[in-house]
Amino acid sequence: MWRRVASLSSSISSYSTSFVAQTASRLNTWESLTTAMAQQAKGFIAPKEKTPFITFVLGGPGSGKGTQCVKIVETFGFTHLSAGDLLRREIASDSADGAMILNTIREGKIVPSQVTVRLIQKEMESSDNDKFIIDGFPRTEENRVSFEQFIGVEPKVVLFFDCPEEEMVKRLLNRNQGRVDDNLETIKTRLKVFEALSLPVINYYSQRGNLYTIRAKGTEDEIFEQVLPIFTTFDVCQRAVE
Ligand SMILES: Nc1ncnc2c1ncn2[C@@H]1O[C@H](COP(=O)(O)OP(=O)(O)O)[C@@H](O)[C@H]1O
Ligand SMILES: O=c1ccn([C@@H]2O[C@H](COP(=O)(O)OP(=O)(O)O)[C@@H](O)[C@H]2O)c(=O)[nH]1
Ligand SMILES: [Mg+2]
Repeated sequence: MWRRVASLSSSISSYSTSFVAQTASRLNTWESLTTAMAQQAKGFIAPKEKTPFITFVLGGPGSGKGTQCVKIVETFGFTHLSAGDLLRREIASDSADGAMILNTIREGKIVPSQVTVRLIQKEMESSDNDKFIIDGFPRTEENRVSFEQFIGVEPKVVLFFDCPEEEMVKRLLNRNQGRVDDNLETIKTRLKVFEALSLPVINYYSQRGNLYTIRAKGTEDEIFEQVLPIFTTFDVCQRAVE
């Protein structure tokens, strides 16, 4: 099970197997090493079991993120965390943030990072899995930085489903899931928000070298053919089902 110590400063990695080594190498003194070990012994730092393998799935509204996530989960055994679904669950559960989240989604805008990150963190902490596919997040640079601060793990893979706008609009208008944001007016805002706020996140990962761009027009199977080889190169992503 993945756990993090909420009281730790954001500048300290939440993964304590590397905490001692990182602290020692950063400060490079024997004293700092023994202090870190003493803190760990006193229980200030939870033992890190394994750094989770995180995949972010990005792309415009209707680009097919959720559809492909289902296939990735079936094939590689990830736990699927859809940020949009977690937010919709908050609305349905009548939580204190529910009304604010509903209004934000209805307008096609972005829910404050601390709300979304808290929901993702809760799911990760209560899971026994160490492979997570986080769908539709981070949608802004602020989301990205907030995840880094609170979760403290870099994604190994960032998928970008690159889909022409007219195709995305057509799919959303045919989605028929009764969503408050699948109407032409909100879709226009979502597309603008994607371009203004989400593309910078995609550019960031492109520069870091862990972005994989998928041509997201075609049949679901054709698209998954592009996704498959990305994961098979990682040892931890051996196929769950052959
Ligand atoms: N390759 C595809 N071709 C046509 N329609 C698709 C394809 N992939 C998904 N869809 C449909 O498009 C809609 C949006 O897909 P979804 O996976 O929900 O996208 P996103 O999560 O990016 O908004 C859904 O109704 C889905 O069934
Ligand atoms: O990290 C997130 C994910 C989603 N949303 C909100 O939830 C809506 C629906 O997101 P979802 O990922 O379900 O939409 P999709 O892109 O899959 O159509 C978005 O337009 C945003 O208003 C958000 O604010 N932050
Ligand atoms: Mg989706």
